Amino acid sequence: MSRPKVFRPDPNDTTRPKRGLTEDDLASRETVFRDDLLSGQRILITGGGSGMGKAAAFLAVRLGASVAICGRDEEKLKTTQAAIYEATGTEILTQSTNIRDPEAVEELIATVHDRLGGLDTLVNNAGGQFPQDAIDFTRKGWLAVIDTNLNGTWWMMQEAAKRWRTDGTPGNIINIVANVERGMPQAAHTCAARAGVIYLSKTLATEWAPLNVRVNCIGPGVIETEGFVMYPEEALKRFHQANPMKQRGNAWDVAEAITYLASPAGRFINGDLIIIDGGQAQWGVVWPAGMPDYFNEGGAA
Ligand SMILES: CCCCCCC/C=C/C(=O)SCCNC(=O)CCNC(=O)[C@H](O)C(C)(C)COP(=O)(O)OP(=O)(O)OC[C@H]1O[C@@H](n2cnc3c(N)ncnc32)[C@H](O)[C@@H]1OP(=O)(O)O
Ligand SMILES: NC(=O)C1=CN([C@@H]2O[C@H](COP(=O)(O)OP(=O)(O)OC[C@H]3O[C@@H](n4cnc5c(N)ncnc54)[C@H](OP(=O)(O)O)[C@@H]3O)[C@@H](O)[C@H]2O)C=CC1
Repeated sequence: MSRPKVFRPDPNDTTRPKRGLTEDDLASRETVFRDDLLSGQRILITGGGSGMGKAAAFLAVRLGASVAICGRDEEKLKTTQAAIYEATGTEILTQSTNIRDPEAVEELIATVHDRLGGLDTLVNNAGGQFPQDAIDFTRKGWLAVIDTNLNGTWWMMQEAAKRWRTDGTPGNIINIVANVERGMPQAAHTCAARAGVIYLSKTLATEWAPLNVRVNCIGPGVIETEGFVMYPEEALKRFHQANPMKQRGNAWDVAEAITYLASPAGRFINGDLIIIDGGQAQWGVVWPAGMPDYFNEGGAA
């Protein structure tokens, strides 16, 4: 089987289906949680303009939280802000921020404290990667993925925690990572970065417990979102076969887990990793850029 060395999605390709939950879904989908569960909470969600971050923002607002979102693309943030306002009558805070830039992160945390009066929960969801055999990674590509997923997440965690320490207030960090326990061929850069975040989180769960700051991770498996555009259609046809349920998850599955950890139900959960993958960890691999013949020969999944 010949596999292209690089898959670069064409942003102007209108032939590909639009994936992920619609704004109508996010506004009306049933939730197991009570209406005022997050009332009074101030929640910052990075990458909240799309996918799981957007779903988490919708749900948090529906449950009474004050929400701020960031991402690089201002237009995406404004569209989400308008959709949430239309659905709920609540205005969320948006600030265009590249999490790779520690000074921009400092400004973001300051704005959230000024405008929302503080911060209770930080959801580090911004991130991503491209599918490629590791041997072909360019230096710039490797650095882009590490800088976004590991360094960017760290700048956010450290800045939030510094404010919590100064103010003497409790904090809660939820890091969205990936399901990396067995590695993930063609996503070695993200596996390295996400493993870093998982063990950073486990360490800080102890180091920051005296500050009354909890730190946990959520590891999604294959969750159908707008982000699927990063992968070739051929790969997307196989993704769901990597778990024994043979399904894709959706952004609501992750949004509800985030809500659980943000709510009082998560009070005693610290330093943990919650995997939401339909059992993929015990089952298969996704090969997002295409499986090499070597592995196909034995009829592997
Ligand atoms: C878990 C992984 C695989 C299993 C799939 C399971 C299901 C899906 C999981 C998901 O995570 S879906 C969510 C996906 N969403 C995203 O990934 C969105 C965010 N991603 C990005 O913005 C980029 O991918 C990025 C590289 C993380 C961000 O970097 P930056 O904005 O700096 O990107 P660029 O300037 O475009 O690129 C920098 C550099 O990186 C290399 N590169 C970028 N894209 C590709 C590609 N498609 N293939 C190969 N290499 C790529 C390249 O060296 C770029 O430099 P230039 O060549 O452009 O100079
Ligand atoms: N969908 C899946 O199956 C899986 C997803 N994940 C991870 O879950 C998270 C959410 O993904 P998902 O919702 O699917 O995909 P999306 O692509 O929709 O979400 C990624 C978000 O991150 C933001 N982002 C990316 N880079 C930066 C940056 N440097 N600074 C600030 N914001 C940034 C993007 O906004 P903008 O472009 O405006 O910057 C975007 O809103 C990501 O970390 C993803 O890698 C992990 C495992 C599986």
